[in-house]
Amino acid sequence: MQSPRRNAEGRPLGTCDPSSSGSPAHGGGSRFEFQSLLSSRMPGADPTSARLRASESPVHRRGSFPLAGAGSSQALPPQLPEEDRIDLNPSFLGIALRSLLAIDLWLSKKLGVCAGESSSWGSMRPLMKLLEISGHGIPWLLGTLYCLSRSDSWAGREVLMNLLFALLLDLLLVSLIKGLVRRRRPAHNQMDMFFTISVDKYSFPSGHTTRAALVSRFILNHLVLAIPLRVLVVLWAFILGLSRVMLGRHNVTDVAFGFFLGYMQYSIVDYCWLSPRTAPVLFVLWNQP
Ligand SMILES: CC(C)=CCC/C(C)=C/CC/C(C)=C/CC/C(C)=C/COP(=O)(O)O
Repeated sequence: MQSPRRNAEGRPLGTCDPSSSGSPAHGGGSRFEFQSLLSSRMPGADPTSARLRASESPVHRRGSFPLAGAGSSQALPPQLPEEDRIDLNPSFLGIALRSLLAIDLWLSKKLGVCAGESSSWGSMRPLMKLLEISGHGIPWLLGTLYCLSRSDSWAGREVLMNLLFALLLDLLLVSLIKGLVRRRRPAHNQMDMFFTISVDKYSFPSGHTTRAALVSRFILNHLVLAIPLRVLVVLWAFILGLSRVMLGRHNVTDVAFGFFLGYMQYSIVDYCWLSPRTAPVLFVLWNQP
């Protein structure tokens, strides 16, 4: 039997590589001794694998403790130092996120009652699709451009110019996020939407919902409307968002984030408000014969 190797003070070095032991570049002396101790306690620990573990970065080393023990039924979980226990917290966050996602998928499937003609509320599908068109980008863009061409007051033109800017900003941000997140639409969705662009195969966030939140906030802030009409505007936005889940187009979280994003987009538009004073070129160009 080989006797364990010892350091200059005569302390056993365990199974670790002396070239890396105790060096601050490898995580510091005390941390390394802990690693050596753990390696020698593990069933089946051999000098080669211990050396490999020892050469890992501190970050990898921390993560490898629970994994290393998981494969063996005899391995007792070692008492981790406080700092390593804190490092395990992200897995709780992971579990919480996965649970939220599972609830999201389950709830979205439950609420997708108009996802097909044969669904429980399938007869409501045409009405939901009408709502879908009311929040589509094309009618809003064309409608705004038309009103802008017909507007004969500076004040009206200013508001419409900003609405156009808001709609384009919304299209840009939603396309960007959809392209980055790439979340698939729910499995029960029928892809029969009117005029879509390539990123619309993705579902996060709901573009109809961002537009509904943005446009309704815009209208409430810039049009003088009687109270019942104001309520109607808010209801339209809310029902449009709900209809996205009922049609099976989206999960609940796509719509929830859509409302948030649309609301925030209005704040951006308000902050960057275009006026003859802040963007004179735009207004002069528009008024060219
Ligand atoms: C009409 C004008 C002036 C310009 C056209 C610019 C252009 C290409 C706009 C695209 C509009 C468009 C296709 C928007 C997509 C609407 C849509 C289907 C969004 C998906 O919504 P979601 O709620 O399912 O995410």
